[in-house]
Parts: sequence; C-alpha cells; structure tokens
Amino acid sequence: MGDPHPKLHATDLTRTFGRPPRAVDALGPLDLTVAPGEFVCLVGPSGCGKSTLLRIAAGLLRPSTGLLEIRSEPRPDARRRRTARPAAMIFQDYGIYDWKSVRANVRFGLDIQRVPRREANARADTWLARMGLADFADAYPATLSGGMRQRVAIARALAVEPELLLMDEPFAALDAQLRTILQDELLELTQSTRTTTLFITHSLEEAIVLGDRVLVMSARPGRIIAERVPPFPRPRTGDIRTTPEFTSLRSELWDLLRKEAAPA
Ligand SMILES: Nc1ncnc2c1ncn2[C@@H]1O[C@H](COP(=O)(O)OP(=O)(O)OP(=O)(O)O)[C@@H](O)[C@H]1O
Repeated sequence: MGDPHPKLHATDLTRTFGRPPRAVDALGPLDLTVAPGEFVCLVGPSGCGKSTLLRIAAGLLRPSTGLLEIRSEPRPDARRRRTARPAAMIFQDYGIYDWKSVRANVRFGLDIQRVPRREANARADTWLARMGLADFADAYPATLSGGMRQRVAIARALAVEPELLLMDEPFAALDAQLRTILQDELLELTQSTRTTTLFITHSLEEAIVLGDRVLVMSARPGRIIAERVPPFPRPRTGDIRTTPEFTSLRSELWDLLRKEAAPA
C-alpha cells in the first residue's frame, strides 16, 4: 500500500495488564498501518487483545511499549472546535444514554465540540434521517429496538465527522437478519463518506463484506498473522455474499482462525 501519510500507524505495540507474576500479556508486538479512507477489519480468537488495541487507538488506554499515532487533518474550523477528537468509537452495547432523547444522543459529540445548538440539531437531524430515524428524534432510547439503538450509536459517531471510526463488535448483540441489514447500511454509508475505519468483529462474513483488508490476529498476545484483501471492487453491495470468491475466502479465513482458536 505504501501510503506516505497513513491515518493510523502503530509500531511494536504491546500491552500487558497487571504485574508479574500475575501479568497478562494481552497484545503484540503489533504493527499496523491504516490508510486514509481505508476500512480495515480485525478478526481473532476471543481474548486475543482486539478491544485492547481499539482502546489504545481511541486514547482510552496506554500501550505498555511501542507507539500508535493518528494523523490529524487540520480542520478549516479548528479554532472554534478546540476539543475536536480525531476518533469516534462505537461499542457492542451501543453506549447511548437512556436519559437523553435520540436527538440529544446524536448531538452529544457535537455538544462536546461546542458546535452551536442550532447547527448541532441540524446535523443530528440529517444523520437521523440518513439512518431512517427521523421520526424518532424526540423519542427516548428505551422505546427503540436493538437495531434502532445501534443506528443511533452510528449516527452519533458519524455526526462528529470523525477522522477515524473505531467499531468494537457493533452488531454482535443483534439477530442475524438485522445484522445483515446493518452491515449493508454501513457498507453504503462508509463507501459514501470514505471514513477511515478500524472494525472488530467475530463474523468473518461481516469482515469480508465491509473490509478493504481483513487482518487475522493470533491468540493472546495478539499479533497480526495474516492479511487478506477481499477481491470485490467498490462500490460493492451485500450481493457479494453469494459469490464463490466470498465462500472460498470465508473458509480460508476460518482455517486460519481455527488454528488460533484451538485449545493448546
Ligand atoms: N483492564 C484489564 N485488566 C486485566 N486484564 C485485562 C484488562 N483488559 C483486558 N484484559 C485481558 O487482556 C486480554 C485481551 O482482552 P481483550 O478484551 O482486548 O480481548 P478481545 O480480543 O477483545 O476479546 P473478545 O473477542 O472476547 O472480546 C484478555 O486476556 C483479558 O482478560
């Protein structure tokens, strides 16, 4: 790929939790480069350090050694948005606030950035409309279905126009049908916004549908042991799921993963 200006660049990254003799080596050493606009999916056995990597990328956790850099674009309105964050994160449990209306949830990041209320409401409403939630702006999350709640989380993350979107198993709590629908929606959305995305999933299907690259991690401490490029040009649609290339890549990835997931 060789992009001289990667959006995310990690070198020799490791993370250990606790101290000897109880120390847990959770991650690495790991090198990772994500180009601007690229959608990179990470798959790996349970407990291999995927969330740890994402939390380091989000600035929620420090690495034990190594470096992770996110290249930030100067924004034309940077002076006003002093608190602008380059990364937005979406979790499996949605992470939305039950006591705030749907619109206020979507506006949340914009409020932190001190975007004026009128503009923030307009941007929130635009994203709600895009996610098919226009009629629910004044509703409270408790009245929404799981899929709708996850759409609110996606709208909230994208409303801040993040330079980097970090998604940790965002669809894991949804049933298979809804998951497929949201995969297709996210595919369309990210192909139009070209938001640089690092996406963790246990679903190989999800990784192949969405990713420009699929990275396979080893068992803990997670390192990157393989990389595959799904052979589907963009813009692509969910129809690729029925192609022979899709099936063969899925079984190839599954073989790689099975070796890592097998008990020692
Ligand atoms: N705060 C912490 N303190 C101690 N150990 C931790 C902490 N966070 C994670 N770990 C350990 O680090 C390892 C990696 O955890 P992590 O959550 O990153 O894995 P994961 O690949 O995201 O797992 P899963 O796929 O099951 O969600 C695990 O062994 C976990 O128990």
